[in-house]
Amino acid sequence: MHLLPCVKKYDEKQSHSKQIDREIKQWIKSYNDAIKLLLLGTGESGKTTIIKQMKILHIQGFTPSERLEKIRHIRNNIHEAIYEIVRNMSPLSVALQNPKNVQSQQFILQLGEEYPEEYNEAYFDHVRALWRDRGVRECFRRANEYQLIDSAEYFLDRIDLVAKTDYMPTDADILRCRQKTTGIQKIEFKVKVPKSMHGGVQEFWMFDVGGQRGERKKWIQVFEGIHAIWFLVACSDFEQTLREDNSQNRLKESLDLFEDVWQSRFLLEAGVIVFLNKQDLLESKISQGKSIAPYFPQYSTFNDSGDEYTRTKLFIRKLFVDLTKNRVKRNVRECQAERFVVSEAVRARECYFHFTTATDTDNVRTVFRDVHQMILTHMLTSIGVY
Ligand SMILES: Nc1nc2c(ncn2[C@@H]2O[C@H](COP(=O)(O)OP(=O)(O)OP(=O)(O)O)[C@@H](O)[C@H]2O)c(=O)[nH]1
Ligand SMILES: [Mg+2]
Repeated sequence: MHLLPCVKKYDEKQSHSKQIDREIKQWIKSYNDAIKLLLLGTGESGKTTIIKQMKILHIQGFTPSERLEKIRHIRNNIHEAIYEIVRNMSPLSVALQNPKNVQSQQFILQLGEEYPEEYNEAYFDHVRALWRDRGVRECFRRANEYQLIDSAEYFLDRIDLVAKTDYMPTDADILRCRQKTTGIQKIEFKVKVPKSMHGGVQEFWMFDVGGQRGERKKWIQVFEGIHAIWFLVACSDFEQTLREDNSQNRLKESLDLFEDVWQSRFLLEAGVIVFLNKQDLLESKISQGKSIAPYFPQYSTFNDSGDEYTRTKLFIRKLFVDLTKNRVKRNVRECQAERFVVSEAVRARECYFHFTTATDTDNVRTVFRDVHQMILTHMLTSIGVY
């Protein structure tokens, strides 16, 4: 009489332990699966720069042939920069300081926005002369009134190096080189898991997309199975307009886009980490006396201590934090069940923020370590190890 219940209990125990074994296998499997990260953000926010940093930090950097390939792009960046500055002198009523440079100005204007077939010494002499001209510098200082790549100053200051026939781009040069992304790119890499976090190796897949408006319709193709979104914000863009729509402020576009991403029902399962990027450029603009107040009047009532740069970066962070607290905008066509899922999931979500300079490898290394640790803790907590 006593035996039967015991046997039953034993069976129950056995099947329960088999079930646990199965669950553990499943946990280990999902733990070993690649973590899929998706980089999102507006155009020029720094997504591809983060991909390049992952290559430097986790995939043995750039090969000599990849470096050689970048020479042409870097020289094209120089041409795009000097052409845009010189072309905008007349609309902004800025004159050359040295009339002798008119010849160089005409030379660049005649070439137009098409990249020259050959970058020879005569070409670089014209660019050098122009970049020394105080009128050209004045027009460069007003670059927020037209479209200029962020690395203009970096490459124009290094023109002597870039002009050399044996020029070989450094990592820093490659990180500064600007090439717009079209379509979707993916990189894969493995990272050692610290012993304190149970050791082993974690595989990552990182997806990069184009951030300009015309590119965003492609994003949905990679939403499936994404563990975390890294949303890049170009904080220094507060006084610039979009390349694709010069009536829209770049930081406002980033806020609108972030709200769409945060509220997207396709991304509710993904963790969201916001990279408040281009801190170096933000600090430099603020130190030149520029202010975010004319573009975001709420700044004047933002009460936080610290210097002007610190207040500005904290204010920008608050703009994004506030969006994570908004109620979900519901689509009236969504069915009741979906609405329930949306609001339940949103309540449980957290958004993490980091101040970054994507061109600074040490900064990205530290941020990546923090983010990796956070993801691992999250995964280990979810499987009940912590
Ligand atoms: N100084 C500085 N430059 C940066 C930083 N992040 C990115 N850049 C530069 O900004 C430019 C644009 O960066 P990308 O990484 O190409 O931007 P993206 O988000 O991939 O742009 P799309 O491909 O158009 O979506 C590049 O020239 C980068 O070198 C930063 O933190 N500081
Ligand atoms: Mg890109």
